[in-house]
Amino acid sequence: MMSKLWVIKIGGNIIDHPEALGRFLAHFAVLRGNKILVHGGGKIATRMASDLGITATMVEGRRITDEAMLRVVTMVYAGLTNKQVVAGLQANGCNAIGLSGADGNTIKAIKRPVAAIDYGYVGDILPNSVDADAIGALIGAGFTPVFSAITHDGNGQLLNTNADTIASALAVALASRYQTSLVYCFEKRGVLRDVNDETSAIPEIRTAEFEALKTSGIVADGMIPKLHNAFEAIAKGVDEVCIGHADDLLLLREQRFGTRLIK
Ligand SMILES: Nc1ncnc2c1ncn2[C@@H]1O[C@H](COP(=O)(O)OP(=O)(O)O)[C@@H](O)[C@H]1O
Ligand SMILES: CC(=O)N[C@@H](CCC(=O)OP(=O)(O)O)C(=O)O
Repeated sequence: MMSKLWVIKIGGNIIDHPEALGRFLAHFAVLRGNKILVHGGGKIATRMASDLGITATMVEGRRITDEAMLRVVTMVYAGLTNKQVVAGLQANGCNAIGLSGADGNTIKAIKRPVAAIDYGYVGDILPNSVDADAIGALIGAGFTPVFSAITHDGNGQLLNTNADTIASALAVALASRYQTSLVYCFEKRGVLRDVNDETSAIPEIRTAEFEALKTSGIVADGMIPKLHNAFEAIAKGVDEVCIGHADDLLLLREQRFGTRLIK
């Protein structure tokens, strides 16, 4: 039997709140099974950029990343945020190791081609460019990889890559060797039928129901690309994707965590 792997992504609204983050890391540390944590930190990056006089621009949830912004996101995601998360996990007895996609050549991407919009140094992960052997070796040695939202192109160029997409690509690449669950943790109780009603989480969504949820407007904003990434992972072999509140992480053990997406 394959052993269990949790690929868990923590959202920007949790990363941004030290108390919420502390609670989450304590829960993450006690979750049994092999684990990978993925984080962004978009809100902190936007604030740091503003402090430096750099204006952030987002298009369809993706950050326009010019040279100056690339320096900021690299410092924030792969630097400050990644090391704070790793230290927080160490404090909870979890032997975390912080990585960008450049470290160990674990995730390669290509700079998004300039089309109607020039996203700048934003990277799209190529199929088969996640090194499952290298990541599996770290897990096998007892480390818990913690990935930031930074990748590279193999030619020395760092790239900014959406953290939800990184989590999805990692889960897909590792699904052939572990029984893999992809988990998106954020500040809401799941995919909500009414975004203002925390008791309205939809327990289960099938791939075929996604379009109708978009059309009806139940799923909007950042939830659209998140669900797109989620269903893509399922189409490519990941068993299940769960979406829910960071505080509820340990409910995964009883299958009572937020919303479950299945084929
Ligand atoms: N039906 C829905 N249920 C929950 N959240 C929704 C829904 N529709 C839209 N959203 C919005 O999507 C956001 C999550 O997307 P995003 O901010 O990209 O996630 P993350 O915090 O993981 O980076 C929520 O903060 C919420 O405002
Ligand atoms: C290309 C792109 O948009 N990258 C994201 C990476 C960070 C991220 O995904 O952070 P959250 O999970 O906190 O949103 C960004 O810079 O905002």
